Amino acid sequence: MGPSYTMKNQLTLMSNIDLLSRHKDATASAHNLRELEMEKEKEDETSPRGVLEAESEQQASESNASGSSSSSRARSRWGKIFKLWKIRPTKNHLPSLHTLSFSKLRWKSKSTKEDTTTTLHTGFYNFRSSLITFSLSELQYATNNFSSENLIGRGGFAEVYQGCLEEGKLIAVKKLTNGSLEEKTADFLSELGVIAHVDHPNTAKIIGCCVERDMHLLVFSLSPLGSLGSLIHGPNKHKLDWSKRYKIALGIADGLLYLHENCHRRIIHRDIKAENILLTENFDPQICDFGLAKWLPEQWTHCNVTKIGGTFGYFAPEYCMHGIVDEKTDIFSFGVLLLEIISGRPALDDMQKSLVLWAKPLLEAKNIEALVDPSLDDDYDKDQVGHVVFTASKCVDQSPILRPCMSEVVTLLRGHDKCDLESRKGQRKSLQRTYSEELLDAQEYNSTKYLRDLNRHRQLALGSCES
Ligand SMILES: Nc1ncnc2c1ncn2[C@@H]1O[C@H](COP(=O)(O)OP(=O)(O)OP(=O)(O)O)[C@@H](O)[C@H]1O
Repeated sequence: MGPSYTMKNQLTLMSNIDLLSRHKDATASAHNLRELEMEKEKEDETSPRGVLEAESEQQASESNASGSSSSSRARSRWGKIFKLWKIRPTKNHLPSLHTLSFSKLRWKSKSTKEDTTTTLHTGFYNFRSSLITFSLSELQYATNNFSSENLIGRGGFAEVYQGCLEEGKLIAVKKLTNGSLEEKTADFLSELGVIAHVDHPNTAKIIGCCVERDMHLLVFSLSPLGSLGSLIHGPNKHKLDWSKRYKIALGIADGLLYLHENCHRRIIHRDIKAENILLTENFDPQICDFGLAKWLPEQWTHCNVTKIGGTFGYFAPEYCMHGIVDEKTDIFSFGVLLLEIISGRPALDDMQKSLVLWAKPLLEAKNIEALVDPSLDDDYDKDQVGHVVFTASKCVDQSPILRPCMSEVVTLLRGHDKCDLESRKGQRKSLQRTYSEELLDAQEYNSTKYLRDLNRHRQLALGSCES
């Protein structure tokens, strides 16, 4: 098993508190939770899945116009994927795909109860035409038939295998393992629908995919060092000196800034954590695992989800409490990740104690020495650590309104704009977009309530593991 393999705290189980309480008799198994989620997905129109069909249509029309033969193989393979997908009995389970498939999308704002129609021009998507569709046999050959020696990672939904293509390129093949065929198809399309449109040095590089028989495979460039989580909490922790940690923090911030503010559309990742940060051989971080990512229409302040997906220890209070999703929920998770980078402690320790709750009093007391990972042996740049500590303390503010946005985070991490942010603090409430009253509640959301909700979610998920 490779260095990145870890199941500890991999509680990326979908818990659906509202639905479960309405289905009290249901066994809270992971499967049931996933089914309930699928049920709700019928109502959820923010899923990015349909973009793939839109793209398929776009590629077809481009193909007609250009008559180019060079990419026709790839296009026909895309066609095959959707043909394959369409003949499966999944229609009933994925109505949102049909809603999303065409050039017009109807976005229903749950916060304002207003309908807004957004036209999606087919040219809008900057889809990567270079995406390769592999045959199953190619990937079986590359991964030694998905042998256990090639297994380098396992999450809640997938196993990841190291492989080598014929031309010598090292790859990581993510094989979706969790759920029924319909669920795997849905997860596959969801992740592919986002990642195929993301292109930044600090996001994982997808090379291609494969759908054959009941296999759903996503193919990425291999990150030779595995995940930040496996490194910082594993035996090779000593490789992460302070300068590398600082570089990693800056890189993740750049990647998240891109997703939130500079990508074609606002992307909320929803599962920012150390295990979802891959490292290149130069310790450049790359955000991966877009399985839970959401696209947020420009005109929305936020969206509400009834299913809480993500990882314990990284949840923002308003997400836990009200299912509110926006950039600030990612920023809270990023703050937890910064605390992890500074302290070397996991987001939830063996006693299930939250890193945020451990760090809060130290942040308030500005006790930097107590926060810093003892394994760094005082060998760190005090100014840089100070910037990261300050940024982390802002990111994990209980109130989303008081958390900085990613462009502010990026400058704060470099030690700029600190005073600016402090002086604007008083004004922020009036300048900030107005949230519904749930967020006002969130401001009163204290550590005790946070802990209680966290425990509630954990119990449900653990219950589901055991059943
Ligand atoms: N390109 C890659 N190179 C090296 N290792 C990888 C790569 N992609 C994924 N991994 C490893 O596999 C693990 C699981 O991958 P991933 O997070 O995509 O799976 P998942 O089932 O979607 O996880 P989660 O439970 O967080 O949703 C990662 O934490 C990482 O250690």
